[in-house]
Amino acid sequence: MSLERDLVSPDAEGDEQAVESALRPKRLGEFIGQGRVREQLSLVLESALRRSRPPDHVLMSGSPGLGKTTLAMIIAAELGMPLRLTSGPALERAGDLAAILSTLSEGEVLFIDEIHRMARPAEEMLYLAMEDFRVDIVVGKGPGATAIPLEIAPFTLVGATTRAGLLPAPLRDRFGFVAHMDFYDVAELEQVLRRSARLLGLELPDEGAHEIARRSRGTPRIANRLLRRVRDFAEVRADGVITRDTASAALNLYEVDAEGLDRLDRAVLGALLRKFGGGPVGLSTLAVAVGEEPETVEVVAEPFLVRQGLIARTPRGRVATASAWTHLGMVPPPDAFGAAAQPVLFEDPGAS
Ligand SMILES: Nc1ncnc2c1ncn2[C@@H]1O[C@H](COP(=O)(O)OP(=O)(O)OP(=O)(O)O)[C@@H](O)[C@H]1O
Repeated sequence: MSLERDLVSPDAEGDEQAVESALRPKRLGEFIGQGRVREQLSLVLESALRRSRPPDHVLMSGSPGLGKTTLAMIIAAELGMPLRLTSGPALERAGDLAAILSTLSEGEVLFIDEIHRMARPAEEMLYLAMEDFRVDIVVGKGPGATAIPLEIAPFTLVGATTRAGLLPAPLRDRFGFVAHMDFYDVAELEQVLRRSARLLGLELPDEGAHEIARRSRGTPRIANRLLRRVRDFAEVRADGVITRDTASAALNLYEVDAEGLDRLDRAVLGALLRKFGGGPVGLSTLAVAVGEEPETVEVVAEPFLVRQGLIARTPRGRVATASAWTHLGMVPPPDAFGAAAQPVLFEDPGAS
């Protein structure tokens, strides 16, 4: 993986996880942005607390790095309950899940990250656990196999997914509350950056915060990461103050462009324009053209490019918009997607 990809990849790896946990907001009141989700969630939690019952199960969907794990931790903290963390890929067999469920204490919050990647038998066990707080332990094999029901303590499941569309309907329907996390706007990311700078003991003037925020792909994890790289640059190449010019020079060095597009984003756009004339082209063909897995293109690059209005998903495949051509310094063809939305000048027949 290239340095540039690491820098703007929405996934956290290695040492970064330690820094991240230091920067995580701990309570709902500290959580920045996602106003609607915060308000809905605070109602769900408050009413559960009043009834002294565990709240409904919560599903959070959204791109990586938008704060799903942080919110799961906040839910447990607001309820004053312990949190157990696991992930879909770790639940390969039903037994893996049964081992966790059977040791939950009453009211505990169970967080399953990447819940769409859970194996089928574990998923089926989860249906019953979510609905009836019970699991069936199957003993024996073939016609003689028997299911022994095992009561489990009432708990709250918090599931997170980057691909809500992949969740089977029976699982999705068992969540009482679904939170859709959206990309953050620049003002919200500035707040995230100011908070992180305070916690890291950095001086961050507003102009520097703005420059980093607008290049952070709408993602707090990336904002925090860019802040640390800009800090390095400011300390080594400047006088330590993160001015707009320092931030901009640092981010140019790391090949994060003015709109926050990184090397993968530009590779996807470049392939779409140069190899496929702007599309439409299927996801897997596009992924092969940039040498990435289709899932990486779909989960990491595409949501942001769609949000920026640079590509569109159509039933026939991915299509570049007129803005994509302009972004890469090329002239959009007259029939480019979205070009019709631009004002078109007609000769006025009644003129003269
Ligand atoms: N609303 C927020 N306010 C302040 N900081 C935030 C917020 N959301 C996320 N962050 C910061 O971004 C980092 C990444 O958040 P988090 O790990 O919760 O994302 P995630 O959506 O769970 O990502 P993944 O799906 O990759 O696990 C956190 O360390 C936290 O510091």
